[in-house]
Amino acid sequence: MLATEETTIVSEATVTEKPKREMIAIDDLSLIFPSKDGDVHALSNINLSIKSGDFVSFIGPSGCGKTTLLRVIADLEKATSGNLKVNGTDAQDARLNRLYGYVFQAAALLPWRNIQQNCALPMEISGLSPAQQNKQIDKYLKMVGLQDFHKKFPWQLSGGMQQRASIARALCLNPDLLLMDEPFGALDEITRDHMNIELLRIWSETQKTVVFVTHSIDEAVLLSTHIVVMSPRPGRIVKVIESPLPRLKTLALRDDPAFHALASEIRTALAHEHAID
Ligand SMILES: Nc1ncnc2c1ncn2[C@@H]1O[C@H](COP(=O)(O)OP(=O)(O)OP(=O)(O)O)[C@@H](O)[C@H]1O
Repeated sequence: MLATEETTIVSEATVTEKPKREMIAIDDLSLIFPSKDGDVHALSNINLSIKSGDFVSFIGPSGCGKTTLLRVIADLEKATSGNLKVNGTDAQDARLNRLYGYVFQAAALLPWRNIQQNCALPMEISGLSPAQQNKQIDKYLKMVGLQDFHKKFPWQLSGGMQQRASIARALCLNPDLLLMDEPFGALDEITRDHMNIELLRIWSETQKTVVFVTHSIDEAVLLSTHIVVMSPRPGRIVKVIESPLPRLKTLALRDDPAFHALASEIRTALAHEHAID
């Protein structure tokens, strides 16, 4: 069962923020996918700075390069030009040093492994001892509310529970950075609401940096400290909006005029770019 909003919200007063450093620095980055039908300019002249502890959402229409930008940060795609630093090192070093955890749109759990074994996989690859693995698994399955599901297989869990297991798996190596590509896109609206609140709680407890891809304006407003609005052909950043809302938000905030004002600002930025198109 999902925890209620009341039980999951952490008071802002209980959180002592760490000093900020530059977690991601992107300088004039472009990426062209060559294809036999002509080059695809997926990203064009991207400049972006993301500070540690921030929750940054990429929003934009389908095909604007949100996933590609996330994959470049993760060193799963190579930029054609420009510079990128992740926590002061290049993206390849950040990947090899397992600086980030990556959560995909689908939970991507291995069906022949139970939840404990799925969470263990990245730690097995990293060479952690079974005792260290179990300690981390217990900690993070508890954090996502799956403490009683170690021995269950993915097909025995709901879609939301599977996605929580994949978040636990990404957290097990305790990365400073969480890269999330539309992790709740396939969930129904009620489950998605709960997952958003759960994610805010985890983010607040762990003080990680989160980079989050979404199509949903409401989700971006509910979660983010900063919203990066992107436009397609070629994919570029049209606006970075710093949220005036508190870091920790409740679902009730969606009725607040400030929430609507921010959603409207994002909508206008998106519509403006479409008008130009
Ligand atoms: N491996 C690839 N080879 C060629 N083109 C690609 C490749 N990956 C992505 N593209 C193209 O790059 C552009 C950006 O794609 P990307 O998946 O990053 O967009 P997106 O904003 O995440 O879209 P969506 O919201 O639909 O997931 C699109 O035109 C896409 O077709």
